[in-house]
Amino acid sequence: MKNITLLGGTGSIGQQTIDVIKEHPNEFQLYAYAFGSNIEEALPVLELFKPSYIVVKDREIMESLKRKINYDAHIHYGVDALNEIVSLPDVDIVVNAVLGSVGLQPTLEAIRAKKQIAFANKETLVTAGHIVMEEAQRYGVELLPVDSEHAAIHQCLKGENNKDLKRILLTASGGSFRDRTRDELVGVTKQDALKHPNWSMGAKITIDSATMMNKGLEVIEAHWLFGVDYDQIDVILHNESVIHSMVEFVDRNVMAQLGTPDMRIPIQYALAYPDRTDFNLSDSLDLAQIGQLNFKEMSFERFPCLRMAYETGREGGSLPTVLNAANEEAVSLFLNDHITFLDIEDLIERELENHNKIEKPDLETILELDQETRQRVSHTVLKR
Ligand SMILES: NC(=O)C1=CN([C@@H]2O[C@H](COP(=O)(O)OP(=O)(O)OC[C@H]3O[C@@H](n4cnc5c(N)ncnc54)[C@H](OP(=O)(O)O)[C@@H]3O)[C@@H](O)[C@H]2O)C=CC1
Ligand SMILES: CC(=O)[C@@H](O)[C@H](O)COP(=O)(O)O
Ligand SMILES: [Mn+2]
Repeated sequence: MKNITLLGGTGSIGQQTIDVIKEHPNEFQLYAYAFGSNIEEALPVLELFKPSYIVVKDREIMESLKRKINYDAHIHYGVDALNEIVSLPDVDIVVNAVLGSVGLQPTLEAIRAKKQIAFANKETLVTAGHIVMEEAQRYGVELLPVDSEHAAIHQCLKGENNKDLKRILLTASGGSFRDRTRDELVGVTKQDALKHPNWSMGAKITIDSATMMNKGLEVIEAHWLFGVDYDQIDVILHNESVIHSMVEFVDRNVMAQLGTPDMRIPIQYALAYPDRTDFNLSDSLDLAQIGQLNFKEMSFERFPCLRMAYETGREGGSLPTVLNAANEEAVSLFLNDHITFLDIEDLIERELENHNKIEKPDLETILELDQETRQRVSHTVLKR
């Protein structure tokens, strides 16, 4: 029986993690549970599993939850409390499914406590990859990818020698607007942007997928997780999201990992690792029914967010922190109807252009820069 701390329990990945835990009551137990503010979503889970520790975003939510909960639990709020529940002695696995760079400090704490980490929270690696990977190496902890592409690569690389890897091929669905030209993006609505062709996900990542920033973040995530140069990471458009990613070796053998687009599969892979366990939540992949798989070359002109991510990843230093923070803020402004879809990329580009790179930012610098960038982006928009 493995005790799990779940960060981001009320979100898309969080809820699907709960599905996997429910399906394997003799293997996994929910020990600690963190979420932001969605008490309605959290309550049935809390009543069912009665986790001993609960963490929420702020004091107000904590007080409100305390009035509604019907069993004894330690209930706290804020980042310090997240740091505590990832490092409790009885915890075996930490699932980091929180949204955004708020996941950075708990990731570092989970590493220092040498926990098994099922890692979905890509913004953390984008904003501070050098710090996270340095700590992971120091403590001998592997981040087990939940992101479908990285879970695919992780499986393709199993038992292989890293020196034999030629390149990684990340697949991209193209997102909600994949059949539109750039001119046709003028005036697109939030409702349309939120219609991902293949995956049901949280709002922020669905918008990232439509701008192609999601793939940009994933390029940087792959760079850090697998220790590969940016020149060794390619992105290819693949309509069906059935091939989750591929790797090519120096001898031109290519390995691909396939599966139905169901995030519970990579979540369970990371929870059960290094074992595998039965999965009965969805049907087997039926290639005959799918019929054909389609591929197309990626275009940096059509998707400038991907170009910006490669550029900032290559330049490194503090630029990825700015890229991530500007993107998080811009997407939030778009989701709250303050800006248009195309404003997202303009705001990010502007922040990157105006930033004076800091070579190897420490944690404190990153946390400050993250806040400053968010404030500048929202100020730029809200004052106009
Ligand atoms: N959804 C997917 O299929 C995939 C997601 N990912 C990555 O996984 C991560 C989560 O994505 P997703 O599940 O879609 O996101 P959601 O928006 O659906 O969920 C985010 C979760 O984080 C919680 N949260 C937000 N802020 C805080 C905070 N300050 N303190 C504690 N909890 C907080 C939210 O709580 P609440 O809602 O209660 O406020 C919610 O539980 C992202 O990094 C994303 O890129 C990667 C691959 C696929
Ligand atoms: C499910 C998952 O891992 C997402 O990151 C997904 O990859 C989004 O799809 P695209 O970014 O390819 O549109
Ligand atoms: Mn992904």
